[in-house]
Amino acid sequence: MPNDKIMTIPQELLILGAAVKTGIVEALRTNTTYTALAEKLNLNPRAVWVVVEALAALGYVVKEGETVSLSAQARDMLYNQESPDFLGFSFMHRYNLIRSWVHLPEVLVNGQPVPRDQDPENTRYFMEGMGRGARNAAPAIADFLLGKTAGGARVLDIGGGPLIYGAAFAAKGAQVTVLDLPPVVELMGERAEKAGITMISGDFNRGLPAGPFDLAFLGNICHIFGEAENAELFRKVGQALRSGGEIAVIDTVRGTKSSAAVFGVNMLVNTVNGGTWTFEQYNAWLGTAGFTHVTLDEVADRQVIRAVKP
Ligand SMILES: C[S@@+](CC[C@H](N)C(=O)[O-])C[C@H]1O[C@@H](n2cnc3c(N)ncnc32)[C@H](O)[C@@H]1O
Repeated sequence: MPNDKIMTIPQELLILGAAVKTGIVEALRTNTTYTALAEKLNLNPRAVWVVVEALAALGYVVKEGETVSLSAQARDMLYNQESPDFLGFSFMHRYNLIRSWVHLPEVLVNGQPVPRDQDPENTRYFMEGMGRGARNAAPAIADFLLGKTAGGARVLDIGGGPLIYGAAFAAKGAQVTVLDLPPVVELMGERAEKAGITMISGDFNRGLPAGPFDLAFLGNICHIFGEAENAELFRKVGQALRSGGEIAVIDTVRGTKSSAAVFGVNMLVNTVNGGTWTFEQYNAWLGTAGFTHVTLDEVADRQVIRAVKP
């Protein structure tokens, strides 16, 4: 519906995001000055002054004469994991999304995703962003999929790098194996070990751990690729499950809510052939892979498709 929201610019996110990207936020962890910041980071002095003044007005920076540094609230929000106000850098995933979305006109012409910004920090931002999104829903999803008696269930979490769902399964007594891409495993491996989760580095389009598993969990991965890849992934999942085992997919199902069509645009600008898929498409892939008893439920505001390997 047309409304005034389209007039809103997320100014705070854009200012803070740019300050993170250019190193200003990190440099402000210790006392510094506008001039020293511009010199150290090779930035334009006028631009640094304007942006740091805005950060101060927004409460991220404190000033004492010429000296500037991060405020106590900003330190808690960004760096202090013990603080109830801790957010980490999960907002940087949103910031990166905006940077791709503004290229939608070009994508409409060439049909290609926006080239990725190769900043190595982006893996961390993506994990933190995904983790934040999953935190509230994960325990309810784990309850729903594993019931009250998960003790020892062998769960394969495909693309489970942020470890939030994996940790919720493990908390119910499951033996969890997470498969994700090498940079993600490098970043999250130590945390997985501490949580008693086995983390395997690999590409789910090439192969899955042998199993057999009782449950294969596909959290928000089917929107990354196209129909052929998903059909093939479901076939591989079928091979990795024991007879009677379950596949569970969390994704936004096209045709059931308007947000699925809008999220399709996110996948258009960020992937080669990803998108949001209809329940009929999931049903077809599952059927071809030999699954039966396909269901669609809504749990903790997430759509969950489940099916059984006979
Ligand atoms: C959108 S995130 C979803 C994370 C988590 N499952 C959740 O639901 O919150 C997609 C995850 O899949 C991983 N991934 C993407 N392509 C992959 C591939 N080809 N093989 C293995 N993991 C992949 C990403 O690194 C990321 O951790």
